[in-house]
Parts: sequence; C-alpha cells; structure tokens
Amino acid sequence: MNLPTSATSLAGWQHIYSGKVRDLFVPENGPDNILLVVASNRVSAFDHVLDPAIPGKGALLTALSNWWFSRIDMPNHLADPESAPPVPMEVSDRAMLSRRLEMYPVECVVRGALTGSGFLEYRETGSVCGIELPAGLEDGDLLETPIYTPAHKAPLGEHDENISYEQSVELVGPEVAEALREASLKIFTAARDLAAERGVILADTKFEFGRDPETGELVLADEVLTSDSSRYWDASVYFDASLSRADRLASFDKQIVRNWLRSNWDQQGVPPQLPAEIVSQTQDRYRELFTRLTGKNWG
Ligand SMILES: C[C@H](c1ccccc1)n1cc(-c2ncnc(N)c2C#N)cn1
Repeated sequence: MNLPTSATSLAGWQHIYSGKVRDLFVPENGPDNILLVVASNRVSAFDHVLDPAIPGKGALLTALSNWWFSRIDMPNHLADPESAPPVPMEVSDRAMLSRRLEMYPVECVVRGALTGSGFLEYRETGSVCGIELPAGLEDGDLLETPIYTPAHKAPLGEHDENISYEQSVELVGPEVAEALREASLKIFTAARDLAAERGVILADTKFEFGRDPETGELVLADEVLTSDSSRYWDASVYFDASLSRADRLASFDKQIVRNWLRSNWDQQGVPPQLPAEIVSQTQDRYRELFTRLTGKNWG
C-alpha cells in the first residue's frame, strides 16, 4: 500500500533539505551525483507559507520550468531518468530529476523593471548593486536595458543580500562571475522577448548555476523562469493608466492571494486560511500564466 507522502518522506529517497516551497532529496542507495527537486503545492506570500496549499501548483511550475529549459540554449542540470532510481509516482509530475552540481553561491538576478529590493536600494542610493540608474525612476518602471544584480544566498527564511558585480567576482572568481552575468542576461533577454510576444512582462528573475564536477562546464540549475523565481506582470494591466500603481504591478499568480490577505489580515502573527474561492482563482491564474507563455492548455 502506498502511504501518503508527507513533504519529506519518499520511498527510496533521503530528504536532505526543505525550502519554503520545494524539497530536496538524494537517492537512499546512490548514485551520489543525482538530486531530486520536488516542488510542493505550497505558496508563500509576505514571507509566510500559506494554508491551504494550491492544488496543482507544483506540477504546473515544474512543467513551466521544463518548458523553459527546453528553449534555453545552454547545458542544464536535468538528469537522464535511466541514470537514477525511479521517481515515485506520487511526486512524478512535480519532481525534477537533476545532476548534482557544485552550486555557485550567487543568486543571479536580472531585472528588466525596477521593483522589490532593487527599487528600495535605488530609492536609498540611486543605484542597484553598484549600477547607477537615471534619477526619477518610480516603482515598477521598465528599465531601458536589463541589469544584472546578483545577490548572496541567505540562510532559509532570510532575504538574500544584494551584492555588486565586483563582490560576485570575490565569491566565484573573474571568469565564472563574467560567465554567470553573460548567461543570465542572455537568457533573461530571450525570455523577456518571448513573454512580451504573449502579452506578459517578465519584470525580473533569479537564476542559479552550478559547475558539473564531471565536465567542469557551467550548468543552469534549480527552477527556471517560474512565477516563484520571477515576477510576471500582465502587460494589458501594466499599461492601463487608469489603474493604481499597486494594481498595475500585480503579480500574475499571487495578486489574488495578496489582495485577499491585505483585506483579511493585519500582517501580525500567522496568516488566516485562504478561502476555497481564493484557492480556485489562484489555480486559474497559474493555469492562465502557463497557457499564455507556452501556448498550451494545462492539464
Ligand atoms: C536552491 C535550490 C533548492 C531547491 C529545493 C529546495 C531548496 C533549495 N537548490 C538547488 C540545489 C542543487 N544542488 C546541487 N545540484 C543541483 N542540480 C541543485 C539544483 N537545482 C541546492 N539548492
């Protein structure tokens, strides 16, 4: 009898780490160059993991990641299923079988718009990660050209720390730092243009890269261009001047949840349970984002 899988128990696999919305496993009996990244249905907002989870979210974002990996012209960490133990059925649609890499300690953030921590730093200093920007920019303004604004990974639950390109050189050396910046900007620009053709603004995203210990090559890892690692906006909403700035910068997938929480929670203590209708509307938004970007119906 298949016991229900809790977030961290998976037959044949050893749980090694949990993020807010994903869990990492390694094969119980090897090989040691394989990793299983399992996307949960958990959704986080305002630095809290919310209850209940959004059914189908993990599978949809895994499918979106795989769709982008197949369109990005660079080595990625996806592993050949023949090279690993079987992925348990209960997570197969939301699991990413990956080659274990030597991960670089740099969050490779690219911004095509100024918002979030980038806007806060700009408002204080007129720059982001040491990159001077024109005066007078407002939250959510599109940038003339995308900027590479790396961050140093923080412990779970803390915010990553924006660093300068020069600091990234100190972390990984000049050759790798340049390769990370070049790859991040190239992938972002192509993805931004593809999304724009489909009426979606890719405002920013975070890539993670590693070194393949067997080949030494630079490999794109983690999830890629999902709405958990990126900010996506609906272009028709963004350019609607009749809307407030907050509404124009509505995150494609989480705005319904955020708006409900703003009206039903004082942001003190644990957030209230999401009503079924909010869960359902959020499921619809994830499906809509998937369909807009990939041109495929979900499910
Ligand atoms: C940030 C992310 C994470 C995922 C899931 C849950 C919490 C964190 N993570 C990915 C690796 C990683 N390590 C070695 N090889 C790899 N191919 C990968 C990947 N992907 C380590 N951490």
